[in-house]
Amino acid sequence: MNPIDVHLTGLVQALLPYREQAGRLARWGATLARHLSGGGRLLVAGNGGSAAEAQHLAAELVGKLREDRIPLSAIALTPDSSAVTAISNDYGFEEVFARQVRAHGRRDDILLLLSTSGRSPNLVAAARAAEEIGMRTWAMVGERPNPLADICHEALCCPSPDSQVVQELHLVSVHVMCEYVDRHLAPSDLGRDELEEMVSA
Ligand SMILES: O=C(CO)[C@@H](O)[C@H](O)[C@H](O)[C@H](O)COP(=O)(O)O
Repeated sequence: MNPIDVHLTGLVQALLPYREQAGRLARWGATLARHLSGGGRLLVAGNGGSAAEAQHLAAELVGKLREDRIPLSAIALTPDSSAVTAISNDYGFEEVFARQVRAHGRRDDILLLLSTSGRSPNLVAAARAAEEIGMRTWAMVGERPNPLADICHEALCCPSPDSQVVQELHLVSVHVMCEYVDRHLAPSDLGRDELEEMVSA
Protein backbone atom coordinates (compact mmCIF):
# COMPACT_ATOMS: atom_id res chain seq x y z
CA MET A 1 0.00 0.00 0.00
CA ASN A 2 1.17 3.53 -0.58
CA PRO A 3 1.74 5.85 2.43
CA ILE A 4 -1.57 7.66 2.16
CA ASP A 5 -3.55 4.42 2.19
CA VAL A 6 -1.48 3.02 5.06
CA HIS A 7 -2.03 6.20 7.04
CA LEU A 8 -5.73 6.53 6.29
CA THR A 9 -6.31 2.86 7.11
CA GLY A 10 -4.76 3.41 10.55
CA LEU A 11 -6.84 6.52 11.08
CA VAL A 12 -10.08 4.85 10.02
CA GLN A 13 -9.42 1.86 12.31
CA ALA A 14 -9.04 4.19 15.27
CA LEU A 15 -12.07 6.36 14.55
CA LEU A 16 -14.91 4.15 15.78
CA PRO A 17 -13.33 3.27 19.16
CA TYR A 18 -12.26 6.92 19.49
CA ARG A 19 -15.90 8.01 19.05
CA GLU A 20 -16.63 6.40 22.43
CA GLN A 21 -14.69 9.24 24.09
CA ALA A 22 -17.38 11.74 23.08
CA GLY A 23 -18.88 11.93 26.57
CA ARG A 24 -15.54 12.81 28.13
CA LEU A 25 -14.96 15.64 25.66
CA ALA A 26 -18.41 17.02 26.41
CA ARG A 27 -17.71 16.92 30.16
CA TRP A 28 -14.27 18.49 29.80
CA GLY A 29 -15.71 21.25 27.61
CA ALA A 30 -18.43 21.96 30.19
CA THR A 31 -15.89 21.99 33.04
CA LEU A 32 -13.54 24.30 31.14
CA ALA A 33 -16.36 26.71 30.27
CA ARG A 34 -17.38 26.93 33.94
CA HIS A 35 -13.87 27.12 35.37
CA LEU A 36 -12.32 29.51 32.86
CA SER A 37 -15.29 31.88 32.66
CA GLY A 38 -15.16 32.05 36.47
CA GLY A 39 -11.56 33.31 36.41
CA GLY A 40 -9.74 29.96 36.61
CA ARG A 41 -6.85 28.89 34.47
CA LEU A 42 -5.87 26.01 32.17
CA LEU A 43 -2.21 25.01 31.88
CA VAL A 44 -1.31 22.77 28.95
CA ALA A 45 1.88 21.01 27.86
CA GLY A 46 3.35 18.34 25.59
CA ASN A 47 6.56 17.49 23.73
CA GLY A 48 7.30 17.79 20.00
CA GLY A 49 4.13 17.58 17.93
CA SER A 50 2.11 17.63 21.15
CA ALA A 51 3.78 20.93 22.14
CA ALA A 52 2.35 22.43 18.96
CA GLU A 53 -1.08 21.04 19.89
CA ALA A 54 -0.82 22.48 23.40
CA GLN A 55 -0.14 25.90 21.91
CA HIS A 56 -2.95 25.41 19.40
CA LEU A 57 -5.41 24.74 22.24
CA ALA A 58 -4.25 27.77 24.23
CA ALA A 59 -4.69 29.94 21.14
CA GLU A 60 -8.28 28.72 20.63
CA LEU A 61 -9.17 29.61 24.22
CA VAL A 62 -7.34 32.93 24.60
CA GLY A 63 -8.43 33.93 21.10
CA LYS A 64 -11.48 32.21 19.71
CA LEU A 65 -12.61 29.09 17.89
CA ARG A 66 -15.16 30.64 15.50
CA GLU A 67 -17.46 33.20 17.06
CA ASP A 68 -16.32 36.08 19.26
CA ARG A 69 -16.55 35.40 23.00
CA ILE A 70 -14.75 36.39 26.21
CA PRO A 71 -11.01 35.61 26.32
CA LEU A 72 -10.29 32.54 28.48
CA SER A 73 -7.06 31.97 30.42
CA ALA A 74 -5.04 29.11 28.93
CA ILE A 75 -1.26 29.00 29.22
CA ALA A 76 0.90 26.68 27.11
CA LEU A 77 4.06 25.81 29.05
CA THR A 78 6.04 25.20 25.84
CA PRO A 79 6.63 28.41 23.83
CA ASP A 80 8.73 30.52 26.24
CA SER A 81 12.21 29.52 25.06
CA SER A 82 13.92 31.51 27.83
CA ALA A 83 11.97 29.72 30.58
CA VAL A 84 12.24 26.33 28.85
CA THR A 85 16.02 26.58 28.38
CA ALA A 86 16.75 28.10 31.79
CA ILE A 87 14.68 25.56 33.71
CA SER A 88 16.09 22.65 31.68
CA ASN A 89 19.63 23.92 32.04
CA ASP A 90 19.42 24.65 35.76
CA TYR A 91 17.08 21.91 37.00
CA GLY A 92 17.07 19.27 34.25
CA PHE A 93 14.60 18.68 31.39
CA GLU A 94 12.38 16.54 33.59
CA GLU A 95 11.52 19.70 35.59
CA VAL A 96 10.71 21.90 32.57
CA PHE A 97 6.92 21.74 33.01
CA ALA A 98 6.71 20.85 36.70
CA ARG A 99 8.41 24.09 37.71
CA GLN A 100 6.07 26.15 35.52
CA VAL A 101 3.10 24.31 37.01
CA ARG A 102 4.28 25.27 40.51
CA ALA A 103 4.74 28.88 39.35
CA HIS A 104 1.45 29.38 37.48
CA GLY A 105 -0.96 26.75 38.78
CA ARG A 106 -3.47 27.38 41.55
CA ARG A 107 -5.70 24.97 43.50
CA ASP A 108 -8.61 23.75 41.33
CA ASP A 109 -6.97 24.96 38.11
CA ILE A 110 -6.70 22.37 35.36
CA LEU A 111 -3.51 20.89 33.88
CA LEU A 112 -3.92 19.13 30.52
CA LEU A 113 -0.99 17.00 29.31
CA LEU A 114 -0.75 15.70 25.75
CA SER A 115 1.42 12.68 25.03
CA THR A 116 1.33 9.92 22.44
CA SER A 117 3.25 7.45 24.63
CA GLY A 118 2.04 8.65 28.02
CA ARG A 119 5.59 7.99 29.21
CA SER A 120 7.45 11.30 28.93
CA PRO A 121 9.11 11.88 32.33
CA ASN A 122 8.67 15.68 32.18
CA LEU A 123 4.90 15.25 31.77
CA VAL A 124 4.69 12.70 34.58
CA ALA A 125 6.62 15.15 36.80
CA ALA A 126 4.23 17.97 35.83
CA ALA A 127 1.23 15.82 36.78
CA ARG A 128 2.79 15.07 40.18
CA ALA A 129 3.50 18.80 40.78
CA ALA A 130 -0.10 19.66 39.89
CA GLU A 131 -1.41 17.00 42.25
CA GLU A 132 0.60 18.54 45.10
CA ILE A 133 -0.99 21.94 44.45
CA GLY A 134 -4.51 20.53 44.33
CA MET A 135 -5.04 21.05 40.60
CA ARG A 136 -7.14 18.77 38.42
CA THR A 137 -5.05 16.73 35.99
CA TRP A 138 -6.24 15.55 32.59
CA ALA A 139 -4.26 13.65 29.96
CA MET A 140 -4.73 13.10 26.24
CA VAL A 141 -2.70 10.01 25.44
CA GLY A 142 -2.51 7.00 23.10
CA GLU A 143 -3.28 3.47 24.11
CA ARG A 144 -3.50 2.35 27.72
CA PRO A 145 -1.72 1.29 29.82
CA ASN A 146 0.71 4.15 30.37
CA PRO A 147 1.96 6.02 33.46
CA LEU A 148 0.39 9.38 32.57
CA ALA A 149 -3.09 7.91 32.16
CA ASP A 150 -2.63 6.12 35.48
CA ILE A 151 -1.60 9.15 37.54
CA CYS A 152 -3.90 11.81 36.05
CA HIS A 153 -7.42 12.23 37.40
CA GLU A 154 -8.87 11.59 33.94
CA ALA A 155 -7.47 10.42 30.61
CA LEU A 156 -8.72 10.49 27.07
CA CYS A 157 -7.06 7.48 25.41
CA CYS A 158 -6.78 7.35 21.62
CA PRO A 159 -6.77 3.73 20.52
CA SER A 160 -3.97 3.55 17.93
CA PRO A 161 -0.41 2.14 18.03
CA ASP A 162 0.66 4.91 15.58
CA SER A 163 1.80 8.11 17.30
CA GLN A 164 0.89 10.21 14.26
CA VAL A 165 -2.68 8.93 14.31
CA VAL A 166 -2.82 9.63 18.05
CA GLN A 167 -1.64 13.21 17.46
CA GLU A 168 -4.31 13.68 14.78
CA LEU A 169 -7.01 12.43 17.13
CA HIS A 170 -5.69 14.75 19.84
CA LEU A 171 -6.18 17.68 17.49
CA VAL A 172 -9.72 16.53 16.74
CA SER A 173 -10.23 16.35 20.53
CA VAL A 174 -8.90 19.87 21.02
CA HIS A 175 -11.31 21.25 18.42
CA VAL A 176 -14.33 19.31 19.68
CA MET A 177 -13.62 20.26 23.30
CA CYS A 178 -13.40 23.95 22.33
CA GLU A 179 -16.68 23.57 20.45
CA TYR A 180 -18.29 22.35 23.69
CA VAL A 181 -16.72 25.26 25.60
CA ASP A 182 -18.29 27.74 23.20
CA ARG A 183 -21.68 26.04 23.24
CA HIS A 184 -21.75 26.17 27.04
CA LEU A 185 -20.81 29.84 27.10
CA ALA A 186 -23.44 30.82 24.55
CA PRO A 187 -26.00 28.02 24.32
CA SER A 188 -28.91 28.54 21.98
CA ASP A 189 -32.35 27.80 23.50
CA LEU A 190 -32.53 24.80 21.22
CA GLY A 191 -29.08 23.54 22.29
CA ARG A 192 -29.49 23.58 26.10
CA ASP A 193 -31.22 20.21 26.54
CA GLU A 194 -29.04 18.62 23.90
CA LEU A 195 -25.90 19.83 25.73
CA GLU A 196 -27.07 18.37 29.04
CA GLU A 197 -27.59 15.02 27.32
CA MET A 198 -24.08 15.08 25.83
CA VAL A 199 -22.47 15.90 29.19
CA SER A 200 -24.31 13.09 30.97
CA ALA A 201 -23.67 10.56 28.14
O1 LIG B 1 5.73 14.77 16.32
C1 LIG B 1 6.41 13.80 16.58
C2 LIG B 1 6.08 12.48 15.98
O2 LIG B 1 4.92 12.56 15.18
C3 LIG B 1 7.55 13.91 17.53
O3 LIG B 1 8.06 15.23 17.50
C4 LIG B 1 7.08 13.60 18.97
O4 LIG B 1 6.13 14.55 19.35
C5 LIG B 1 8.27 13.62 19.91
O5 LIG B 1 9.07 12.49 19.62
C6 LIG B 1 7.88 13.61 21.39
O6 LIG B 1 9.04 13.72 22.18
C7 LIG B 1 7.08 12.38 21.82
O7 LIG B 1 6.65 12.54 23.16
P1 LIG B 1 5.34 11.81 23.69
O8 LIG B 1 4.21 12.10 22.75
O9 LIG B 1 5.67 10.35 23.75
O10 LIG B 1 5.10 12.38 25.08
